[in-house]
Amino acid sequence: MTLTAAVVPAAGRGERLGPGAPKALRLLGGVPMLVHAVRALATARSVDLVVVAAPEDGVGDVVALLAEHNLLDASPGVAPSMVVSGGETRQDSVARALVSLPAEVDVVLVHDAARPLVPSTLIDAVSAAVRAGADAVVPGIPVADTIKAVDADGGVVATLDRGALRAIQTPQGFRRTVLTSAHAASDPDAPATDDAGLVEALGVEVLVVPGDEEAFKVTRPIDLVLAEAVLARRRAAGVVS
Ligand SMILES: Nc1ccn([C@@H]2O[C@H](COP(=O)(O)OP(=O)(O)OP(=O)(O)O)[C@@H](O)[C@H]2O)c(=O)n1
Ligand SMILES: C[C@](O)(CO)[C@H](O)COP(=O)(O)O
Repeated sequence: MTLTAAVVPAAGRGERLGPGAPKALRLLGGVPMLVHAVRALATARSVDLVVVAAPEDGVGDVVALLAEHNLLDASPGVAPSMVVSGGETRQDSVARALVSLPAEVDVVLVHDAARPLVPSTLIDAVSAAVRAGADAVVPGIPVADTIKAVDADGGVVATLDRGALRAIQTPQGFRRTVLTSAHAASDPDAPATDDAGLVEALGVEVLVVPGDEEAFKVTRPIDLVLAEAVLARRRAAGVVS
């Protein structure tokens, strides 16, 4: 038997969002962002298990939260969840979740709790691309703005060809052995901002598949305003979230 696990790094503070609870626990439509993200993963057809990396002092609270929302134990159409303690960096949080995975897991998705509105179609598309043979798969969307490289003084060094650029989202999908090797080879003092970056450092090819605008990351206060609007539109359309 082979399984697909979704790892959810959720141990960040959310400094850029401003003061308050850890970002994953802040409310979106009255429900913590983490609950939205875990529900999307746990109800996706391709996911068999969800592992959340919670804030170190909040593991018990996250277990209780997932139980309250019927996301801890397996039920029809809902994969079970586990909670582990996260670390100092996102990379560390993912690494801690990886070591807790059961032996049967051969495909791993890594998905930010901070991307609560990820559509299930995107989750299943990334899983399918790994199952089809890719070692590493990331969703990406075209860049809307003109992108310039600047020097330390703010002077423009170059205007980049945005046609060749993609803004990379999660879930990112990997063959388990590839992701584990990439984390083992990584430098903890120079953490990567995404898991694919670690895989690229190994020289392994990473495939980009079309992302989804609704999989955006809640990073700054304006993102929360947008997330509330998207969620309200979904609820008005009768889409449960
Ligand atoms: N030590 C950390 C840091 C981040 N994350 C998670 O990684 C995801 C993406 O990180 P980001 O959006 O940058 O979250 P924060 O680190 O919380 O944000 P900030 O940099 O604004 O503090 C989030 O789901 C966050 O909870 C984590 O699990 N462990
Ligand atoms: C993993 C990620 O969401 C892909 O875009 C992103 O790199 C996380 O970066 P952050 O600086 O931790 O928000």
